[in-house]
Amino acid sequence: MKIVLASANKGKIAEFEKLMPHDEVIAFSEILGKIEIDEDQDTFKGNAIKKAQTIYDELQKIGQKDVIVISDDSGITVPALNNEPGIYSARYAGIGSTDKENNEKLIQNLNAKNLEITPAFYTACISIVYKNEVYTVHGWMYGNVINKELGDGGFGYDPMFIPNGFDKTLGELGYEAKKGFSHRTKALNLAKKVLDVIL
Ligand SMILES: O=P(O)(O)OP(=O)(O)OP(=O)(O)OC[C@H]1O[C@@H](n2cnc3c(O)ncnc32)[C@H](O)[C@@H]1O
Ligand SMILES: [Mg+2]
Repeated sequence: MKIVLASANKGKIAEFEKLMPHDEVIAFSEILGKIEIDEDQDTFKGNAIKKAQTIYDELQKIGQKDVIVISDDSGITVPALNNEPGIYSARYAGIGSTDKENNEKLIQNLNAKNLEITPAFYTACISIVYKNEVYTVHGWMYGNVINKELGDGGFGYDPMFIPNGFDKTLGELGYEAKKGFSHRTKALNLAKKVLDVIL
């Protein structure tokens, strides 16, 4: 089954490819080139739907009618920092900032509150658009963030995140461990159930 991913994040795309080994997963940019989508909604769900619907509509315009589009809007929430960065995770250090810059900003804000370690969780909302119908599912991963980066596995905030039940960051644990229990894995398992019903 051919699935178009409405994401430009290389880390996410790599995870989706590993989580869906039996499907043909293509990043939208391979078909449509560069498209900037303004993620101006106030929830993960709103932004996930906007991304999937935008790419679906663009594919309809070029005659690719029978496609499944999947998007992922995700981020990390730190209750001790008033739930920052949350839906602003990708632009925590400003629009266009790199993972490194976002991590530095999170470290600064943890240090400003003398927090070496504090609870945090990741959210992923996956939206599916197929035959002009929209579906959404969510997954979460709970743990703690620390005020430094350890390991270079994963992407984004992974070097700062210690999942519950472990004493190492996702950066140190690597993808094989993360795959077992991540917010994206959980959301995608639900998304697969939706696909089983609608296809
Ligand atoms: O919108 P797309 O094109 O999918 O790519 P993006 O990187 O902008 O994605 P989001 O808008 O969903 O923002 C998600 C942010 O949260 C971070 N993030 C999400 N899932 C993560 C994960 O599994 N591990 C580490 N960081 C993650 C990621 O690095 C981004 O900074
Ligand atoms: Mg984004």
